[in-house]
Amino acid sequence: MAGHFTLHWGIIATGGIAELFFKDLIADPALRGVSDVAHLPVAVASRSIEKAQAFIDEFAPIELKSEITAYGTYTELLKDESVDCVYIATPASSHYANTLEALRAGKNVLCEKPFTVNAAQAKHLQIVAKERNVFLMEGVWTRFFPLTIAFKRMLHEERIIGKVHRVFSDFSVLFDPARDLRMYRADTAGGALLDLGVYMNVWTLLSCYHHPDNELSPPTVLKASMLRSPICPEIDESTTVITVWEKPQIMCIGTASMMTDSPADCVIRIQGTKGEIVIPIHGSRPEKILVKLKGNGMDTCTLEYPIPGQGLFWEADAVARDIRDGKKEDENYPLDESVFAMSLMDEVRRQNNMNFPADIEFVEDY
Ligand SMILES: NC(=O)C1=CN([C@@H]2O[C@H](COP(=O)(O)OP(=O)(O)OC[C@H]3O[C@@H](n4cnc5c(N)ncnc54)[C@H](OP(=O)(O)O)[C@@H]3O)[C@@H](O)[C@H]2O)C=CC1
Ligand SMILES: O=C1OC[C@@H](O)[C@H](O)[C@H]1O
Repeated sequence: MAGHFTLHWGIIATGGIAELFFKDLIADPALRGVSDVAHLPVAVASRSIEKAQAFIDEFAPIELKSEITAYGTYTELLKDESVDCVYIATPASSHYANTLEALRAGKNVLCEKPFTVNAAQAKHLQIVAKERNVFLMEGVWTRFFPLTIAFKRMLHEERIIGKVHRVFSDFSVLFDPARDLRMYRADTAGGALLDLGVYMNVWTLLSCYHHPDNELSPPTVLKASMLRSPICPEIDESTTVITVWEKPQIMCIGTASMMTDSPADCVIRIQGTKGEIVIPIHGSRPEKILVKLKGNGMDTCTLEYPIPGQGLFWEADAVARDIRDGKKEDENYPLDESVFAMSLMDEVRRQNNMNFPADIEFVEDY
């Protein structure tokens, strides 16, 4: 491929999302119409070398197997000079410590969502990335889907549904307490808000925070309620957040739950004076958007964008372009917004008196 830039990745942790990300990294970029950037996994680290090697053996294509180094600690991978960018796929409780160590080792970092456990940790990471002059981004993959980018343009530039009045944003996935352990534990920073609320917030922030009349202001009102898990009362099984955005005059209801799946026909609904935009399924992985305009009945236009893989490659492509161009953060999802998103979740937890163990909430003095 002429003229493309290849980003060399080191993968930290070998769980569910690491597998999906790895598979998307090795997918042919041409299948998604990309020719300017490409990806090469060069190292995988786990807390056990056998696990790291088994991951490579299972998922790397034959021609790459011997080219990817397995490490039995995360720290060792950070010393590997062939790694340009580290992808951190540990549970949320470890994101702050893992990212801090990677930044201090001079690595560019893409860290899975939620960025950290609280806004103070996120702010600290932002400062350290700046000091070390390296790239840093929270991996909210949804932001990089072609349909998400089209959504933002239709809503705010084309104003396709006129003046926005109300936003309903649901992201719920049924989890099994016996199987989905990280979700039902406080020491992995489990619970609906931090894990699923990130996606609820994507659509709230794109619709309200990014509304041109809002000028990136915080909501005027935020009121939140949580339902705790009877089997692990330290974490929330369902959380609902009402926000009012006075400048653009929008009322928003966001909800996230691990007690049920989102309804099959509508997870996001944005209502305006001329009609509404509906995302019918997969609020984290949008592949279909309905635009229903008032007029001769509710005319519906459906936008569909088939995803040739999981869809994590679009955020990886953005990271590769940023690093190629010497950028230290991404314009589509800058660090200030990650810190802001974490501050909203802090406020939701504050109103509901929800704290994680002190060693997880810990922030170094800065
Ligand atoms: N973007 C997306 O669509 C998704 C994002 N996520 C996010 O990715 C992160 C990881 O989620 P997921 O892959 O589902 O989680 P898993 O439990 O499947 O994997 C987490 C991995 O982290 C490592 N790890 C390090 N410390 C711990 C610990 N104390 N307990 C358990 N595992 C630990 C383990 O790898 P090892 O043993 O190799 O060290 C483990 O396999 C979360 O932040 C989650 O929110 C999750 C799912 C989808
Ligand atoms: O990011 C995520 O999206 C899908 C969910 O099933 C998963 O738990 C979550 O971490």
